[in-house]
Formats: sequence, structure tokens, C-alpha cells
Amino acid sequence: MKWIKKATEKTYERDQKLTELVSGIIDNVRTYGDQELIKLAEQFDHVSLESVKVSKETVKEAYKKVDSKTIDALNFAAKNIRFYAENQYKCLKTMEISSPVPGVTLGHRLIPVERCGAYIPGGRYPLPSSALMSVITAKIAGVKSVAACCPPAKDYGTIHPAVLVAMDIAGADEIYAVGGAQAIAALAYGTDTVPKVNLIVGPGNRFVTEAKRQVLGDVGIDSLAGPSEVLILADEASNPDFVAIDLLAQAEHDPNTKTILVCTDREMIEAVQQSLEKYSGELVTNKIANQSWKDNGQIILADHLEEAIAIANRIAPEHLEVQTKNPKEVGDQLINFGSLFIGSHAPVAFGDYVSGTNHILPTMGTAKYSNGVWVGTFIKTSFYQEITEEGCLNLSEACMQLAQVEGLHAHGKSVAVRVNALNNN
Ligand SMILES: NC(=O)c1ccc[n+]([C@@H]2O[C@H](COP(=O)([O-])OP(=O)(O)OC[C@H]3O[C@@H](n4cnc5c(N)ncnc54)[C@H](O)[C@@H]3O)[C@@H](O)[C@H]2O)c1
Ligand SMILES: N[C@H](CO)Cc1c[nH]c[nH+]1
Ligand SMILES: [Zn+2]
Repeated sequence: MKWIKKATEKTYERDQKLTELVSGIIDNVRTYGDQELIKLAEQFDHVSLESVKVSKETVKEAYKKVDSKTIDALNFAAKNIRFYAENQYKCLKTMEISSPVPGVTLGHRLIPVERCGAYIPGGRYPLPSSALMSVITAKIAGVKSVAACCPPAKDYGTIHPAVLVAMDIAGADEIYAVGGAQAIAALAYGTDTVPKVNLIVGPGNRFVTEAKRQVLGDVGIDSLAGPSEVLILADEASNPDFVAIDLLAQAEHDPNTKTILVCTDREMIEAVQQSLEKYSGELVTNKIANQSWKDNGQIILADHLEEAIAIANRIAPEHLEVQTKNPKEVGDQLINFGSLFIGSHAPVAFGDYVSGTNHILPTMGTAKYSNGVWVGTFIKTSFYQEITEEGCLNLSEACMQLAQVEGLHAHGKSVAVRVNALNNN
């Protein structure tokens, strides 16, 4: 099956040059700190900064540069994202339970990371919506201090004002005008201006993603996200205009975006192709969208719906739209996706901005084993046990036996001395 190779190909491939370039940036940030961040902002973002820290005054000024309709839309989106995150939080539970072994209590606590960094991409487009997604979710999870980073925009000499307003609405505690691999290095290792964090979340381009890969271990990360993806399931009942514009809506993100149509009806495929032609000329973003569709777009004709569903489950796309008849029934059979959009009136754009689900999602097939950013991303489920004298005696024999099998003498002895002490009392 030829389609499998293309549809499951990694959109983010590491290469030696990228690895070395990024490790050089990380090393320089560790050595030269803020001075290097300012130098790289000049080099890559063409902005000259005095400090990467964005002041409260600059944030206040940003509100004056953003129209009220945008601020209203950001607040509307923020409310829905908060609602979703708060309700997901309610699904998390602490646990404390008596073990069947008398004298042993087992439990886990939900402990938010103390400090996290949220990377908000800003190279190609300003993405205020991404600021809402990461920062709001971190704050609902209980993270005390959230540092938001985004590359400075040339036209403003700092972060784009709509992104600054979104960061503020979302509740960011600190804001830094720094992007790319250097932002990840600053968050991971700290500089005089940027205190280091415990966890970094948020998507970005190949430099950002490679940097996250390299700092992992010194700091936690959410995932290694690649360019956006959409897979649309369609049949003879779909609306070709809806299908076509949803493919292009993802394609306009990046020339590497992966856009796939899986359809059971040949005539529908032809109709979608005509709609694609129609829209491609209309879009302001058509240069990227057309390029992306040409290089990474794919149409797969499935023999029947069961096959279409199996294909979607095999590809495990970031976004999965079901625009077939009985979309709910089809949706129930889908098991690998970052975010599912059920019905022809559910374009990905709603999830990107306003429905409330998070748009920072697994890509490149990683939805087979992982999920998008949610409150749980920021919360550790940390275990504990409380053991009484009775519990100690009840656990001791099997414990000492296993320690002996493993040859770990002190392990066994740490139990034996307690048992002896109890028996001698
Ligand atoms: N999966 C998701 O949830 C999601 C959400 C939003 C965006 N995205 C993706 O995030 C990505 C955003 O990428 P972007 O480029 O627009 O913004 P970005 O902020 O990720 O990257 C911009 C930065 O890259 C660095 N850079 C640029 N050229 C460089 C070079 N030659 N060498 C070293 N560093 C360099 C610069 O520091 C610049 O500030 C897109 O691929 C988009 O699809 C994904
Ligand atoms: N579709 C992107 C996630 O893959 C998120 C986004 C931000 N703004 C618009 N869309
Ligand atoms: Zn999008």
C-alpha cells in the first residue's frame, strides 16, 4: 500500500546539521546567557532588545494596540478553554486506600510542577490562541509560576501585541521576548533574566523541537510536536467545499503540514478537487497552503467505511475530522487521534480557537500512545505508602526473599533490622 509510506512518514526528521546548530545555540546560551539571547533576537528576528523580559508597562501598552473585538474574542476563547480544563481537572483524583495487607496504606497525591515555561510560536504567524492553550491550562493545574516565551516581532520590537494580551488574559506570571532554540535553552538552564523552569510545553518549528529533544532530562517537556496535520474522513454525503477548505486551513500553517483526505466515494473526491482549485486562488495564504498541499497533501480512496476507519487509526493524525454520514457512530470506532471533530459543522478551526479543547496536540503518529496538553501535563501523580508495625511484619518476608534473589543485601537488611527490633520489644 503506497499511501501508507507517505501518510506515516515523519514530518520532522533530525539531521546532523540541525543537531549541531541547535546544540551550539544551547551551549552559547548556557555560557553567555542574556547577551546571547539578545544577539540571536537580532540575528533571527531582526529585533534589537535591551532585555528579553517584557515589562508590565509593555503589556499594558499592548492592550491599546489590539482592537476591542479581538480582546472580546480572546476572552470568549479563554472562558471556553478554562471551562474545559477545569472540568478535566475534576476528573483527576487523589487516592488513599487500605491495602489488603493489614497495616499498609497506599495513596497518590496530585502535585503540580512548581514552575513551567510555555513556548508560544511566533515565526510565521502570531499565535495568541497558543498562548491561551498552554498558559490557562497550566494555571488551572495549579502551576504557581508560568513563564511565557515568544519570539519578538520585527514590526513591534517586542512580542506581537495580540499575543501579549493573550498571555496576560491567560495569567502568565512572566513574559520573555525570546524564540527558537535559545528560548528553550533559557527556560531549561536559566539566565540572569530568565529563571529556569521544571517543565517546558508548547509547539514550535524544527529548531524549537530539536532544542526540546536536547534539553529533555535536564527539564521535562510535553512532547516533540511536528508541523500540524489533519485527516478528513468523507463519503458521498460530505460537502466538498467544507472538506476542501478544511484541508487548506491546515495546509496554510506550514509548507510541511500533512493534509490527508480519506474518502469512500470517487465522485466526492473529484468534487473536493474542484473545490480545492476554487479556494486555492482565493486565499491570502495561498502560497504556503498550495505549496503544502502540493508537497504533503494526499487523497486516499477507501473501498468502504471500515477501511477508511482502519486507515485513520493507522495514521493517528493530530486532527481527525469525520464528515461522513452518521459521524458519531464513525467517531466511536476511531481510536488514534489528537483531537476528534465530529460532524460536518465541526472544522478544526473551532478547536484551534474557541470550542475549549486544547490545540497543542500529538503529531507524527504519536497519538497512538499520547495525548495533547491538558491539566494532567502539569501535574505529577506522586505515590506514597504508610506502613505500621503490623504492616512491616506482614510485608517483611516476601520483601527479604526478593532482596536476596536480587543480591541486594542492604535492601533485605533494612527490613530485617526492623523486624528484629519489633520482635525484641
Ligand atoms: N502541534 C501544535 O499544537 C501546533 C500549534 C501551533 C503551531 N504549530 C507549529 O509550530 C510551528 C511554528 O513555527 P514558526 O517558525 O512559525 O515559529 P517558531 O516560534 O517555532 O520559530 C521561530 C524562531 O525560530 C528560530 N529560527 C528561525 N530560523 C532559524 C535558523 N535558520 N536557525 C536557527 N533558528 C532559527 C528563530 O529564533 C525564530 O524566532 C509550525 O510548524 C506550526 O505548524 C504546532
Ligand atoms: N492548528 C494548530 C495546531 O496544530 C493550532 C493553531 C493555532 N492557530 C491556529 N491554529
Ligand atoms: Zn490551526
